[in-house]
Amino acid sequence: MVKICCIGAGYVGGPTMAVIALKCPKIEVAVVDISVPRINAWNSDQLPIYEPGLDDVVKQCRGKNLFFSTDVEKHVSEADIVFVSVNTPTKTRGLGAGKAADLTYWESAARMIADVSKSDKIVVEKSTVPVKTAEAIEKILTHNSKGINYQILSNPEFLAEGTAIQDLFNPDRVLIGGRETPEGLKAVQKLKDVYAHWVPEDRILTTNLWSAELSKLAANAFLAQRISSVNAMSALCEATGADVSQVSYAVGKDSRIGPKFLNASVGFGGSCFQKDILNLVYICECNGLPEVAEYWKQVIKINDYQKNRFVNRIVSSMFNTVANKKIAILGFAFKKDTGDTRETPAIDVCQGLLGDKAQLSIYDPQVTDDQIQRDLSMNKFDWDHPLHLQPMSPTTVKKVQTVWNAYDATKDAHAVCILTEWDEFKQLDYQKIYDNMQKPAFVFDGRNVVNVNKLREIGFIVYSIGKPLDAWLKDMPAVA
Ligand SMILES: NC(=O)C1=CN([C@@H]2O[C@H](COP(=O)(O)OP(=O)(O)OC[C@H]3O[C@@H](n4cnc5c(N)ncnc54)[C@H](O)[C@@H]3O)[C@@H](O)[C@H]2O)C=CC1
Ligand SMILES: O=C(O)[C@H]1O[C@H](OP(=O)(O)OP(=O)(O)OC[C@H]2O[C@@H](n3ccc(=O)[nH]c3=O)[C@H](O)[C@@H]2O)[C@H](O)[C@@H](O)[C@@H]1O
Repeated sequence: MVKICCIGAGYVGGPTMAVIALKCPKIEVAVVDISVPRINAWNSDQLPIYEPGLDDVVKQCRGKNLFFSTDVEKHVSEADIVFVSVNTPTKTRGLGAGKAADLTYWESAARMIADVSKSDKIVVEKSTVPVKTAEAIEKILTHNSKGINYQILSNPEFLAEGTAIQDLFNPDRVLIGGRETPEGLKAVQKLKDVYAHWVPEDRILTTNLWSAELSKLAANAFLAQRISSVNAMSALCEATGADVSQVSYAVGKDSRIGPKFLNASVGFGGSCFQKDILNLVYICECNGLPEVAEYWKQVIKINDYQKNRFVNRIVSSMFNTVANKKIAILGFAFKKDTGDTRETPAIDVCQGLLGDKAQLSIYDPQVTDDQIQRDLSMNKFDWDHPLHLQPMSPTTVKKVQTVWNAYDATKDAHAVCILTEWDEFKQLDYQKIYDNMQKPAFVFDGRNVVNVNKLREIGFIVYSIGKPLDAWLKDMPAVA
């Protein structure tokens, strides 16, 4: 029986391994982590991450051929294939701080593999890593090898949160990069055989190691670039009276461009787009390509511009001050159908409003008060470390209250800000919300979820990203 072990039981390691276990009943899969609470949660009825369909998959295999454990060394030493899916945060100190990937966790996983292995192993990079990482990992493993053979493969993950199970069941492609040697090709085939249990062969792409590593960074950069492109257009739409939804529909109808990933928003969030682009920028700079680095940096700059622009719209519309005004924040997760808040634009928007002394009442159907408090008091990039290594802030943010429904959040508020596109925000009784708010009552829709005309009929002053401006907002500066 082939044995797989995955180091890192996070958003990637957990769901990917659960799906491998489900689709390959003859393979034994162990997911290991240094975080005890995380493993305990994977072994309980309350999984550590919210992902539609995940509970069902885990329930079908857990205890049969899927195991979650903190006994990292035992499972690694017994495995034929070891996936590494640990954090690869942005460095906050030293060389490359603010850009380069911090490979501390990856390196310690590689050293541990070298320490405990007693048989040959295929080591698979599942984490997103800088191009050429496999070379460094190979060096660590071979210099400590005790005669054991290692083959390093790059098998980046393309799942998106909220649709992870769907994406894993039916991926656009699976990418496997390996050394172009007989041993390398054999290892690639072995991993291909795992995926071939359910992925059609023409969707399993094989490349050299560096192409696979770079393709992951490139894919995220292209995706984020589309969002920054449409967000840049949204600013121009507001200035000209064009409607960004109409523009992106018309643009996306060109089959060379395609309709997906063209929704204007308050900005993209999530654990990877910013981190991976910064990493790409750093790699370009290190390879003497400053113009290429500058090009990709612009994707992040527009994203920051979009978040600032949104805050400035709110403050300038509300007589240039939000001090002590209650503002309802609907949605805190970085997108719908997930409880994940990593790099959510809501953090920047809330911090911007708190900077102007607003009083925030936040509602998100999947995010806890504790998480919101941590997010609003944590330093940039500190979130991307194993839970027990994250710096804890003892203080809570005083001007922030978390509530459990949209009506409580909006009661007596001066403004409503929609920051996540949860479906339930489309169905709210906006008349009831209006009746219970201070007047003039404002809605700032950062996700284009509300029916602008209907809300204006009720009496709201409405700002919706990239849509023709309310008369109220026309002469107000969007960016200070
Ligand atoms: N979140 C996502 O949707 C995607 C993430 N990725 C990449 O996958 C990697 C992992 O991301 P996530 O799963 O989101 O992170 P995560 O933070 O949810 O999970 C990482 C896990 O690794 C564990 N860990 C760290 N060092 C360890 C060690 N030495 N031994 C054992 N466990 C260790 C941590 O405790 C944590 O539970 C990152 O490189 C990320 O860029 C790639 C595609 C999608
Ligand atoms: O490497 C990763 O971590 C993953 O990053 C993204 O997945 P994810 O961040 O989970 O979610 P997305 O659906 O890509 O959304 C990212 C952000 O962009 C925003 N977005 C997305 C699409 C769009 O049209 N407009 C827009 O603002 C979302 O609201 C969200 O804040 C990629 O889509 C995955 O392919 C990749 O594997």
